[in-house]
Amino acid sequence: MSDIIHTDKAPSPVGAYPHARRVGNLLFLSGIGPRTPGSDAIPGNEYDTDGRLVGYDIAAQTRSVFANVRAVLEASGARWEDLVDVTVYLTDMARDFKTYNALWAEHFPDPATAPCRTTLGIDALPTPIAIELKCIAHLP
Ligand SMILES: N/C(=C\C=C\C(=O)O)C(=O)O
Repeated sequence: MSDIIHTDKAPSPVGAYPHARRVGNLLFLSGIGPRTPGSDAIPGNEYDTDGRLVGYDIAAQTRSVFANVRAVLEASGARWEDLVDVTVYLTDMARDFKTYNALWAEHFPDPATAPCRTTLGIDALPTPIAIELKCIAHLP
């Protein structure tokens, strides 16, 4: 048995999958990016008049994706503190790791209680975003 979670407080999934799925005390979140709920806007991104990406702000995107993860956790009855494992995908490790890593430390100030983390550099993500998070939480 599992519970399926969808919420309008987080950006809509881009395919046929839920925001999260609870199995017992474990909560599995689908990969989620920094799109703004209710719109296609991606914080920090700038496009030219032809719709081409001309710039972005990784700090804004990182803050946004953390907010989206928090929204899915809350919709699932979980808290930020319940995160136990996070996989982070970056499309430009060399450019973005330092900024994202500093913001991670702000959101998880104590390594003793922070979730496990794995950061991977990849070529592309399904939407024009620079960061995506895949999370697992353990509910008390
Ligand atoms: N999780 C997936 C995409 C998420 C994109 C986004 O939130 O911007 C997927 O395609 O599996």
